[in-house]
Amino acid sequence: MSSDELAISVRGLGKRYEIYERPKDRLKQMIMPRLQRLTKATPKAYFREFWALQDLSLEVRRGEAVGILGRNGSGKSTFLQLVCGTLHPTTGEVKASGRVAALLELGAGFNPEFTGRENVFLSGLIYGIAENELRARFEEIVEFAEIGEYIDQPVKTYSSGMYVRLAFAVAAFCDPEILIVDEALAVGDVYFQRKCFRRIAKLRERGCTLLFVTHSIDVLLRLCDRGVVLDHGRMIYDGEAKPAVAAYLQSVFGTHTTKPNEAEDEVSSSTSLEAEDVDESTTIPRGSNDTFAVRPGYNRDEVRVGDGSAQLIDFAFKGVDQGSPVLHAGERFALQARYRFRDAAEKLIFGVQVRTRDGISVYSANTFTCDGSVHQFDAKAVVMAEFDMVNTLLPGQYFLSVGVSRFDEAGEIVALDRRIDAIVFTVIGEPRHASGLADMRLQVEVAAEADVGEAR
Ligand SMILES: Nc1ncnc2c1ncn2[C@@H]1O[C@H](COP(=O)(O)OP(=O)(O)OP(=O)(O)O)[C@@H](O)[C@H]1O
Repeated sequence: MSSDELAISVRGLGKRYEIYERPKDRLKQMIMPRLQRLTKATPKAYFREFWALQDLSLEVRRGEAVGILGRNGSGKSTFLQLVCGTLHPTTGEVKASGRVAALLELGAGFNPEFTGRENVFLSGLIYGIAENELRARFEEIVEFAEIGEYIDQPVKTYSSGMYVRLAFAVAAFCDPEILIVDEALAVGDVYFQRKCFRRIAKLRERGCTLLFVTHSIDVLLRLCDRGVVLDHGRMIYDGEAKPAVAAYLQSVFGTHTTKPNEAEDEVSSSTSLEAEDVDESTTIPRGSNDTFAVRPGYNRDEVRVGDGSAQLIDFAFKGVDQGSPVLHAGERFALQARYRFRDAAEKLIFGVQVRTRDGISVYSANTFTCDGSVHQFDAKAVVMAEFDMVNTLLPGQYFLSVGVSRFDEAGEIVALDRRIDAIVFTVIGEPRHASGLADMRLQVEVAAEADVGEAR
């Protein structure tokens, strides 16, 4: 590739931090090397090295849209900051050719004491826009950001949404040749996000190069033709967007798979809430061990509540044999969950809930809301529930909560074991014909009414 075609070129890039366990170690590190030199003692380091990013090389062509994926702490922001020049590399080099506009994490960029107006001009000048050009674009920027009269207030008084709207508007209306966006857009509301995506699409039509960090697979597939996956500061994938998503999901969930026979164990008793035609090859292996936290799709950040008299010990999506749970929009699927009862219990209800990444409940139901039934099991029973559902979700990432509760004497619901947001799954589906959460299967008929014009 000729250098003219290249927007960004990165060679052997690395960023190392020195981590001090205690503040006094930092002080020792400043003083001791001198002392050690004087006394000819063997030098000693009082920190441990941490590589936030290591040995990264890649080239980005002009007009290309590259999405950066990776779990938390994998080095995504460090990489973007190195490309923008707000961080200095420990090793390697970055060459970016063209006007770079960057929308990094919230808080970076604007001076909080200055008004919105002052910050727009300041940022515009930093981006290299001529003063008269900036004045001409000012109204457009403010209108896009929907800031109104707040434009003359200090930005420290802005909500995070207002801040991001203005920062994006400045970056996008300064005709960047390279636009770098770090997760920031996730702060804005959905309406504004869509406006931003339309603006980004326009910039791309003009040949703007895009470097984009996101946790949203959906957004990545929509905006980017290429995906780079980072894991523990190293690049583990660079290529087409779809396989990049698979590599990312593998890096997030794939390390937790166990062989089915690892969970094999003598079963005290097993009662299936839905006993009919269970396909052994695609169901969770029999057993009474707690293997929940080693299943693909398990979310370590789950919240768990309950009185401990029963435990949710395993789960699987029936028939879904990928490393990480990927479900197809519009299709039926079944979640199997296994419970182990410490104590005998009655008036039991088994439930599931689906929530978005923002915590919005999309669906919540249980055996009682389904058909009014309650269950009863003996102490030491091992029970399997199969939740069969139609996936009417639109593509995206969702959290599943699963649990078992009971009605007490007063008719109140008491949680035995409720694992909130314990499972992460991805919904895929094409073509993308709608946006939002649920597929409401829109059908539209539009027809002209001949006499409307005459009646006016
Ligand atoms: N100034 C610093 N000193 C020490 N460690 C740092 C510093 N800045 C970042 N790190 C560490 O470097 C690693 C990579 O951080 P980075 O912010 O690039 O990750 P990320 O992939 O953007 O994460 P997230 O998705 O959570 O934003 C993390 O482990 C972070 O704690």
